[in-house]
Amino acid sequence: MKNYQLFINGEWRESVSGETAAVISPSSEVVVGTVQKGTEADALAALKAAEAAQKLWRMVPARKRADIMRNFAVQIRTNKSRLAELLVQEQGKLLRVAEIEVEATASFIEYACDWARQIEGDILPSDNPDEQIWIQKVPRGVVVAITAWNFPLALAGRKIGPALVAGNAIVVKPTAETPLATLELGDLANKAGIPAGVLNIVTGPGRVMGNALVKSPITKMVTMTGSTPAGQSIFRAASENLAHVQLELGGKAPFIVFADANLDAAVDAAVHSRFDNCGQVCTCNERMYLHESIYDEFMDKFLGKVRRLKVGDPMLASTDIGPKVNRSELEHMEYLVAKSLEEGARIATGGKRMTGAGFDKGFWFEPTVLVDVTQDMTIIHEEAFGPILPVVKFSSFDEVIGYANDCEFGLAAMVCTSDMKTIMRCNTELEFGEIYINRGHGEQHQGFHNGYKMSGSGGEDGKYGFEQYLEKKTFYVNFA
Ligand SMILES: NC(=O)C1=CN([C@@H]2O[C@H](COP(=O)(O)OP(=O)(O)OC[C@H]3O[C@@H](n4cnc5c(N)ncnc54)[C@H](OP(=O)(O)O)[C@@H]3O)[C@@H](O)[C@H]2O)C=CC1
Ligand SMILES: O=C(O)[C@@H](O)[C@@H]1OC[C@H](O)[C@H]1O
Repeated sequence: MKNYQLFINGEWRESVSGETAAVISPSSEVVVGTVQKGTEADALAALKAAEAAQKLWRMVPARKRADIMRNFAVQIRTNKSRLAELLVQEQGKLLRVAEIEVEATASFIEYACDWARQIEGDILPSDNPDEQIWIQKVPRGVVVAITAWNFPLALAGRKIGPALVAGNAIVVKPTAETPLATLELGDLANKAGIPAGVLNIVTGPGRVMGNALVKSPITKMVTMTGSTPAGQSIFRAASENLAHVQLELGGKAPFIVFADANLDAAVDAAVHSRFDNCGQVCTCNERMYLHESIYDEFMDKFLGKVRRLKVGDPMLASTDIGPKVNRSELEHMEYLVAKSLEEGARIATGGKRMTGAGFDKGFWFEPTVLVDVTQDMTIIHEEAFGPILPVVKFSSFDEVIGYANDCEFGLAAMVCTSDMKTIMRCNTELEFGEIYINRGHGEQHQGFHNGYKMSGSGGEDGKYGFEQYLEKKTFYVNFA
């Protein structure tokens, strides 16, 4: 077990508070590490280090910045087994998923490096003689990145990569639940040659340390992944200095299966899209809509697969689902099931926390499917972010599109059909930023992870995500 400090200006230091917080394993409730409870003063120290470092980092040619960041990706891959084990210890995810997360962290960074020589501006003719207009893309300055607990390392890499390749410096604040793997990036940054102060990693309560980072006039951009309420607080705090804000927030993805879908493929996609990472993915299948004509056949196949899912030790290759990340999340699962039953739903499988041998410690919940669900129920509108799936029958296209859009969130949606007209109508009529046709969830770096409505603002990944780490500067150059 390691006692971590704050990583500021290329060095490790204790918090001004001198206080620490324990990180516990969701599988065993054993303390797996301690971190500093950072304060507003620590936040300011990190921001000042970033501000000073960025003035030099922005002068490094973009190609050279990218070369250094590729070294960083190599360091991350070289330490894959340690980073993956830390992710299992702090978040409870399967070891194989943790290994994929480490790889994704490196590839997010490498994808950003590919943009180093494509930071393009414009040269425009002026209306005046002997004059040109130059529109340049320049780094914003200091970026604050605040991350969630479900993919803490990948979410950090997703932000560090573009921020630094674009010439910014960054202060990263992981969540209190899962800070350990992210903190390991400090030493790897030094080994990779990232200059002191360009990457800073601090820990502390979001409402104190996070808020101080967001509202500082030093901060020119805030990129945050997490819940909608926290995102709204950050949006308000960032408005004090009009920092650019990029928010990736909650979701309630509908999974729609039309009568003409390939049922076996749809069943597999539905199972993975709900139960991957114990249902803790922002794009998860949060509510499933089945056409009445295929309902019985689909549910027979689907429930058979769900009942065979193995919950247990995330380190074992035979395990399909690990624990929920903490006790309050586990209790939230119990609340959602109780509320659903109270409102008239019925449990088709699962429905309660797991007990008995191997489950006496930790936060374990059965993979759960709810039926006899109606569109007005709480479970259809409130994000579960866990292994609970409500199922609703539908009879027409217009009915199911109305159900799907009847939601405060607008991040992801999944649709299974073999009819091109249905696909194109979904493309037009579904109010979601990311729609998956005939496959389950899973973004790609070159796409654009973009939440509508209460799912976020700004979007990230791809060309449009990278561009948000740049500001524009317009020159009117008169050479008369
Ligand atoms: N759209 C997407 O891509 C994703 C969305 N999510 C959403 O995130 C939620 C689960 O993640 P979770 O970590 O619990 O989300 P939270 O919103 O609780 O926390 C996210 C981060 O924000 C920080 N924070 C909280 N309040 C503030 C504040 N007022 N000012 C500054 N920082 C603050 C937290 O700090 P701390 O907790 O340390 O106090 C944490 O680091 C789910 O709703 C899920 O849908 C999750 C992953 C991806
Ligand atoms: O934020 C999420 O839950 C997803 O965007 C997830 O995070 C990192 C992975 O690459 C994505 O699948």
